[in-house]
Amino acid sequence: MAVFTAVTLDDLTQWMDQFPLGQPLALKGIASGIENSNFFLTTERGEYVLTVFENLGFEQLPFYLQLMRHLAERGIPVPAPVANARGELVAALQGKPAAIVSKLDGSSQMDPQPVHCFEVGTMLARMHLAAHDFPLAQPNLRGLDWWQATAPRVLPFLAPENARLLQDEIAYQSDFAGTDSYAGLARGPVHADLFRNNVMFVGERLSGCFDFYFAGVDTWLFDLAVTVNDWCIDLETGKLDGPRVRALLDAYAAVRPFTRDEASAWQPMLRAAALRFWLSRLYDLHVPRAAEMLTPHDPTHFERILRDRIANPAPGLANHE
Ligand SMILES: Nc1ncnc2c1ncn2[C@@H]1O[C@H](COP(=O)(O)OP(=O)(O)O)[C@@H](O)[C@H]1O
Ligand SMILES: N[C@@H](CCOP(=O)(O)O)C(=O)O
Repeated sequence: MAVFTAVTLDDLTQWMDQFPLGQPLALKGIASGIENSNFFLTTERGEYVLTVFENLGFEQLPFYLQLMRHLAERGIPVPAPVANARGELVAALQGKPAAIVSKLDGSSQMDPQPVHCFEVGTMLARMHLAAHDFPLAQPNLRGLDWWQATAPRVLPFLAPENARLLQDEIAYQSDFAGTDSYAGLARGPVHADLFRNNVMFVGERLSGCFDFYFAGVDTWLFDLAVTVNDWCIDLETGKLDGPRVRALLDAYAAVRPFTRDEASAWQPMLRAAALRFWLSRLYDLHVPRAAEMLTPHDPTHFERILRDRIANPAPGLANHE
């Protein structure tokens, strides 16, 4: 049960006075999720999700919550944060930062077909365009600087062939990040973790996406590569599935056509997106932090994906301007 901070309906009675949502009527802990305490909250005004943040502090949260508000106001189906009477999106609950956001309909699609990938591609491109004028800036905190700083901390735990793979890939990505083609890539606020478990569907219609707590400013192509590396693969082998890749890329390009720089950066970017999650999973496994509540995911999944992206060219980006 992923509820680390116990909250009862009684605890909320006075606390909710600061929000324009009426009285709380029901509160139910959400079992899934691994980082925060999440609750379905029914109030006199409707259905919401209450999150008590276990790892993120008051100073970090405005970027994520303001971005969600910005996107929601532009019609992107993301949870809309509710402001309190002082206009704040984050309020202290039991000494921890907490937020109330609107509840999305639907459930995750863990066995996606091309039709679902098409929906995800459309939504991702719309989200990139809608976020372009978001005024706050925060870098992707799991970007190249983090990879370079973190690799030495996990290398001692790796078998020699994996240590070599990690070092070689960091060197390759450092060179890639210095190229003109990389410098020419469009960038802006990106989700950076748009995996299957962070998107909701009602039937074949995408009803929303959530979990913006890895969001930051990075290239749009990186976000696309992260998404393709999860939505369009065979989970056993990590290999890309052509029809799903085509569906997601075609849908994205129909909203925002790819540029020539993006077309030439696609293969290295798929490798970058695999490296990012291989490394974070290695780090969570081998260097657990104090008071850690995160259950480590299997790093070998992304090691397989990285090896595959190095060895086999992926379907390319078409429709570039
Ligand atoms: N706005 C929302 N609307 C509907 N369900 C949500 C919403 N936010 C979270 N959830 C549900 O809560 C679960 C846990 O959320 P998640 O953000 O993954 O938690 P964590 O940050 O702890 O990993 C999700 O799998 C989803 O079922
Ligand atoms: N998607 C990442 C981990 C982030 O977990 P989330 O449940 O918060 O999306 C991975 O698979 O390593």
